[in-house]
Amino acid sequence: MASSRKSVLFVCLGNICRSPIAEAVFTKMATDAGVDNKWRIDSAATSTYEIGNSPDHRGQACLKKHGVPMRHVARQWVIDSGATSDWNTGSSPDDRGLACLANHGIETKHRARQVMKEDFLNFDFILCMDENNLSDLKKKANTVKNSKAKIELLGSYDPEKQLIIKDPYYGHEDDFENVYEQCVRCCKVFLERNS
Ligand SMILES: N#Cc1ccccc1-c1cc(NCCCN2CCCCC2)c2ccccc2n1
Repeated sequence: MASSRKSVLFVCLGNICRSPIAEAVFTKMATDAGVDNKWRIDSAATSTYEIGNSPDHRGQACLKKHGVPMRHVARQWVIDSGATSDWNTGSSPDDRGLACLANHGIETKHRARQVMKEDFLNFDFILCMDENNLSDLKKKANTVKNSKAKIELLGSYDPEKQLIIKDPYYGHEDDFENVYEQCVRCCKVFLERNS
């Protein structure tokens, strides 16, 4: 079924720090603008470092401080699901199921996943954080025929021209705050240009 929605995949190295923040910030902006139903929004990693893990707690704390919801599950319970086959190991839940749950107001948990070849066919935009992400993505895109995704640095939308969104993994609270502020500036311009 052809989707009239636009689609954006935010990408970083591990999909637990920068790209879940960008995904959450853009989702809130699209929701506040009343256009969230016009977008498919997701995030992924270039590496396998953190597949299946929840977003970094420092990023979760940063978003909570700014009142930005994030797709993660409460820590009190360990609730999980699995498959009898390995067909879709590492993939996200099916888009149609996610849409059904969203229609019923049921939030889904974000868990880190790696960028797949299908992503280059399914997403209009793949926005990443630094030069390593960009070169990794372009290498992978070259192995895919008919890749439609526009692969760009999220920072290329920054009115303050901070092109690179640095990896805060070994950083502290203020590094996550800087990632957040950069994502807000860039996602605002990206949404304006694609609304
Ligand atoms: N690599 C690097 C690196 C370089 C500079 C600054 C940050 C990082 C860095 C390191 C991480 N995990 C530690 C190393 C992981 N192991 C590396 C060798 C293979 C087995 C896995 C991260 C995990 C999640 C998100 C971002 C991360 N970023």
